[in-house]
Amino acid sequence: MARLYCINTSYWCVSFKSNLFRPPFPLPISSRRLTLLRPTSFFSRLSASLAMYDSKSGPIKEMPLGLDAAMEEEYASQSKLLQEFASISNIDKAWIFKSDGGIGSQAMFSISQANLLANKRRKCIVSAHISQETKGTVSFQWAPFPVEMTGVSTIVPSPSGSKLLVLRNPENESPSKFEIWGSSQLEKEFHIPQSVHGSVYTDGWFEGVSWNSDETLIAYVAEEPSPSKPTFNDLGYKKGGSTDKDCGSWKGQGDWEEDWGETYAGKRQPALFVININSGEVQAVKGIEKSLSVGQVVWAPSTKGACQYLVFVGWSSDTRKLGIKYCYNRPCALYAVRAPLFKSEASGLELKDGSNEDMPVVNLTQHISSAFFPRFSPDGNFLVFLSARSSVDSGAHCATDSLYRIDWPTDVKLWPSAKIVDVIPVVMCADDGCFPGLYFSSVLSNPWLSDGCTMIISSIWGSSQVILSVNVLSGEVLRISPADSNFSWDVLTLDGNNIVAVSSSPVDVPQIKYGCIVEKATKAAAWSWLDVSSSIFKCSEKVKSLLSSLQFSIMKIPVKDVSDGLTKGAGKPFEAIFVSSNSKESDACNPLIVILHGGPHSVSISSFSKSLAFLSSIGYNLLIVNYRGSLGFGEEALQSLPGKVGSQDVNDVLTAIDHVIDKGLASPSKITVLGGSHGGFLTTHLIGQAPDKFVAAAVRNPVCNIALMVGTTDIPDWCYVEAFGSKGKDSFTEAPPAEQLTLFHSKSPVSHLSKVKTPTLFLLGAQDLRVPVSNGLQYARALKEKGVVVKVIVFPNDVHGIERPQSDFESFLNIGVWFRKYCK
Ligand SMILES: CC(=O)N[C@@H](C)C(=O)N[C@@H](C)C(=O)O
Repeated sequence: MARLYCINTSYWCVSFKSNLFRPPFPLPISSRRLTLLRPTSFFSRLSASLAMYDSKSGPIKEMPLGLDAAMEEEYASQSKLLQEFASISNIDKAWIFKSDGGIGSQAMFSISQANLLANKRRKCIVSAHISQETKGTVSFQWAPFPVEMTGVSTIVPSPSGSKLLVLRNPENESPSKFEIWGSSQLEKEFHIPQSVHGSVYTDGWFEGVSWNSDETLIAYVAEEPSPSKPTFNDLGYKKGGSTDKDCGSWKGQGDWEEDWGETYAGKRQPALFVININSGEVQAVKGIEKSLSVGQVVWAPSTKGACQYLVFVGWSSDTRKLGIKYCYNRPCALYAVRAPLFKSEASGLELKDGSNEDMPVVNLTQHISSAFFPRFSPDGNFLVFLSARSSVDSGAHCATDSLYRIDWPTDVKLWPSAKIVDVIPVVMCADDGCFPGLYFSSVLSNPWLSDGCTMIISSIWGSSQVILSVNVLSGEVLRISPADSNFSWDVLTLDGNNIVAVSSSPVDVPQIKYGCIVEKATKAAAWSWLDVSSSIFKCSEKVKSLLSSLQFSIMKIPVKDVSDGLTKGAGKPFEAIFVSSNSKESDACNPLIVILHGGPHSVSISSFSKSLAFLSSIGYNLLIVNYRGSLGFGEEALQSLPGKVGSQDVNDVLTAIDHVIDKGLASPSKITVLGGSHGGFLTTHLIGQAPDKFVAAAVRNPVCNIALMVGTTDIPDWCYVEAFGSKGKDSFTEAPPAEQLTLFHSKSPVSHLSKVKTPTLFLLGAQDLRVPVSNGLQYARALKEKGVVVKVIVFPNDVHGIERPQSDFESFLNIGVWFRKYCK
């Protein structure tokens, strides 16, 4: 049984009688009462109030949602079901700690769940003891409850697992808080004021929080303090400014500075800092040029008695900072720099490696246009990193990755000339069923098996995510998640040589898996994957029963009109995921929703998505098309799209639709289409180019007019590359001439607007910097002007993703109701 006890006035901890359930750290919780993880009741109240309108007021004069009574019923009933899907938790991260007694290990999972009422995600930690009693079995003994972690931005265990950093970023002008937890208590707490640095980056890209090997220092990335702003008072300009807030003066704005665009509003300069966790002293890392934004810092292997070094990624921005979210085509390199010396270590430290205060920052990868995710091997003998050079060199915002190794010289002077070895090159065109190349967007902080040279990573392979083992010495890549599974797999953490992973499909909620090597007679080890029972992804009986009546498959769709100019990879079939009902009640097909991802160099994978599962559960089949240009199919197929957007991708989608119609899986009169961003570009192109094909459409922040987007987006270079192809990279200018604007217009959905008749729902985020709201609004207003039925919902505080819980909920509820209205 869990019991509460108080450690000090501000922290409560959960203690557990049984050591098996004891999390490796006491967990700071946010309030004095434990919050029960019960689904919010907001939407059941909404449904009740809608029903009251119906029964009591008779003919409703002013319908609250612009719906008739029947649609309002629909709205109420769909909202109840969507709420059940929305309450399913996600696992965001996991960590393993070796048990004190040495038997088995302890796991900590960071999970999150939408809190619709608060419009935030509720973050919790849940712990488990893992034991493998006999070979081929594993048992996870879960702590009885998750513990809420409100206000925590990230947690990072130390390498030995004996300390835990809990970091809380400020919500306003207050300091960042660093808490260092031991196994039974809070050991240290430091408040770092904004005059030292702004929030610590925990964004998954610039983010880097790294403990040194003796666990005394933590290197991290935080926003450099804002430049001072002019102060004015009654007498005019106040010389020397002031930090005091007094009512007789006010702050001006000062010079505007570029930020990193979409989701990075106000983030101008990620910089490197080190905190000494004994003294709480923080030092900025010196010597890094102002034009470099930095991230992903790790400690280089250290030698006793010598200085310590940091390796980090630097993105330079001499001119404009172009948006970086979803854009791997921003040039970047790995750099090494000497870590700051703190008083306690400086004495007795011999600078025998020749380093001194002025040691320059060394660029380790100057001959490659992109290098990121640096990871040292456990013995410190080599440094492995990923590169998106194909993306940087071609201008496509995302493309096939490559992996490299640097055999790490112990002598600092040899670093600038250290040789870079190719480990996994870009795959141009893969043979059927063979490795299509690397596509990954994150890597574990410790991805190594005990041989010290095999990394475990997740990567896209066709329409699935798979787990790969990569031997960085031999370059051997093995797909180790089951090859006969169409499910998607993601590695969460390693438990020694075993893997804790999660696997799901469009019709199966995620399931935790435990992977163990089963030695085989052959050289390549085979993996067995054990089911781990857990209630993390618990869903209602209703949801379970609806999901059990669904099935999915991954279809290969042959390319139509393979012309001579196409590369081999671009002529190969692309894929679509088809989700349908398996009940055989009638021969008639369910209505179809064609689902189109954005990017365009992104992919829809065969994993569980609450919103899509909701749409299939209300009676729609889904055709999720990975048109050519998607990730996971080799570089030639991907690079076939830039320059042909609005035609090749549109035709691929039409081919996929014909494919399911020809197979008798879709009825031509019951087809709808849904897409966001570039997927919204395709959706609006489709309703213009094939006006008789779709009975309803829904778009989220769609690109409708590239000629308008180019002057307003954070990624104008995207407009050039996708409209003109690779050559567009060199013609990019901030001041497009008229003939370029004409071409942008001709490639855009707006040029087919006069043919559109499909009722279309627009979901728009007013804070979107990627495809500003003006794009969707202009197109919606133009449709309305010519009498096409449109509905527009603008979310005032949402960015491109429209992911805030209430906005995501309202979006998919309206999509469900819109499609039900026009396509039963
Ligand atoms: C690179 C990029 O952001 N392109 C947009 C037009 C887009 O389609 N974005 C994708 C990633 C999305 O799904 O939002």
